[in-house]
Amino acid sequence: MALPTVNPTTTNAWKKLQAHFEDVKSMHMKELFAQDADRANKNSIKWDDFYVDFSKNRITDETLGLLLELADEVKLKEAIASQFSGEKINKTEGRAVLHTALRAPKDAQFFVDGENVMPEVYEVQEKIESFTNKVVNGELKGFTGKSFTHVVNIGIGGSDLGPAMVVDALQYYKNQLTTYFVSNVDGDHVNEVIKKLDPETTLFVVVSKTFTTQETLSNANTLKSWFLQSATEADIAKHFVAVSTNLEKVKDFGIDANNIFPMWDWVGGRFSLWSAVGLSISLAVGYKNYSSLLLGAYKMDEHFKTADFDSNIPVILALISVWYNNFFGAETEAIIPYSQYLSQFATYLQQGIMESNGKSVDRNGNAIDYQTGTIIWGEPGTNSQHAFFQLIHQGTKLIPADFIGFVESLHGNTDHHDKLTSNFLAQTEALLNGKTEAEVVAEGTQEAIIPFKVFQGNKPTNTIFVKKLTPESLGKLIAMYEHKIFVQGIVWNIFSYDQFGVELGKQLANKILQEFNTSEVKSHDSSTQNLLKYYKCFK
Ligand SMILES: O=P(O)(O)OC[C@H]1O[C@H](O)[C@H](O)[C@@H](O)[C@@H]1O
Repeated sequence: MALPTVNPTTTNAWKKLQAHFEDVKSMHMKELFAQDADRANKNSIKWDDFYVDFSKNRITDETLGLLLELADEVKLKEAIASQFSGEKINKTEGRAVLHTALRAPKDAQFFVDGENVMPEVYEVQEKIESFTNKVVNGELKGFTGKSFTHVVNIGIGGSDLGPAMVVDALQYYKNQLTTYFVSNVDGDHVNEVIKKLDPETTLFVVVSKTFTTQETLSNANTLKSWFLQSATEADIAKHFVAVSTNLEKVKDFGIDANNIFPMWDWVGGRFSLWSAVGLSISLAVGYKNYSSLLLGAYKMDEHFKTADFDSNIPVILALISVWYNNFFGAETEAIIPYSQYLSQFATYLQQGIMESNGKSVDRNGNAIDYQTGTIIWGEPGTNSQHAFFQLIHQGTKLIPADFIGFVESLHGNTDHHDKLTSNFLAQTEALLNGKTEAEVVAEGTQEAIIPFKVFQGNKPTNTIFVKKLTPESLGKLIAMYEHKIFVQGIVWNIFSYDQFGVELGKQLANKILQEFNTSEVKSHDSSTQNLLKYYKCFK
């Protein structure tokens, strides 16, 4: 069964939500809390080591009921079944979407074109495991017989952001290997990394699903040339491995066939850290931790597949986000992890969410006249409190925010962790309640200053409180957002798994690159034409 193609704005639930919005739009959450002593209990989900409190949102029981009706009317249940069945729901690219197969147990079955992909998935996982073990325990050596000390992941987009974020997030679990990520075609990136490398002890992991990406091939070639200043062509086999679906292109690049970790077209780039794209993660934290990450994601998959929608974390978070995006007109969502380890989390989610749901044509091929993908941004607390929180508290824009925190710290210093957690809790409370004029007056504030010190409050937040940052809980957290993306794509009636919007700039860049080296400058708008000429003047 193909994905349903229901225009959400034509559903009964949508119309009811519009009318309901008019009734509740000016309501203050403070009143909702005052009216219902059980609000926080009712509007939270405790699952495994996750406690998700969504009570600090501008929703009533009726809002939630209508959002759940919307999920039914757009046939979310059927859509979930289609995705997990291996059907080619990425219709515009003719592909199945099965990143969930990559974290499923060995005896699970996922079919693509009638064939169970699990044996292949596990074959690659076993290859990752044995390769990781040999690198980490020093058995595998470089061209001068030394063990590896450094790993460089060369990739961009989905072949960089996921592994880079996870390696950073799981630093606490890292082994002796030092890991670097080179992504930008800006030569400064690769040059700065080269300064820190020793060719004798560095392993290069070239990651590119297509193996045609300009940035990755340029960086890989630069690193290969640098390596060959000290080594021979034959040594490349000892130092370069690749992750790709394009085996021919990898071989053309000069990487030994045994050093290729395959992936499949049914894994989208931004959902690929669970495939061999995660090789750098496995190398950095060891295979055991890497498989715990996968296990966490699998547990979230099971929750998503089986929990009723009213207690289904990704579904609830997705529907609340639709409420703000499509009814309140909120344009952005902030992701605020109270963990320095998650400092790249929002950056990672920017690709996942914005590349997936930044679409304006529906699944019938028609232009859309309602809002789709939200703008994602964020930085860890408490730093962000001292940077952009002013605007969230007192600005004119409505910015729903996810607050992500951990009950236990990894460092064990209670003084620091209590301070961090008190801020984590205080901020959502402040955003909820604000501060009234009466309260400002009661503080003895000088009269002329009073209006400036008032906080309206009524700013929505979700609190995602997780027991501890572990590979497994991180896997759950990432998978939670992956499923949220999917649910929202279904509601908005868009295809979440293609990304044609990134192609135009690439095509034009290739054209301009040719023009730098010829006297012929093809027709551009006058602005681009002038800028191009300006650059050429100094070349
Ligand atoms: O893995 P690659 O084929 O090199 O692709 C890397 C990235 O580039 C593309 O432009 C897409 O926008 C991303 O979705 C993808 O992750």
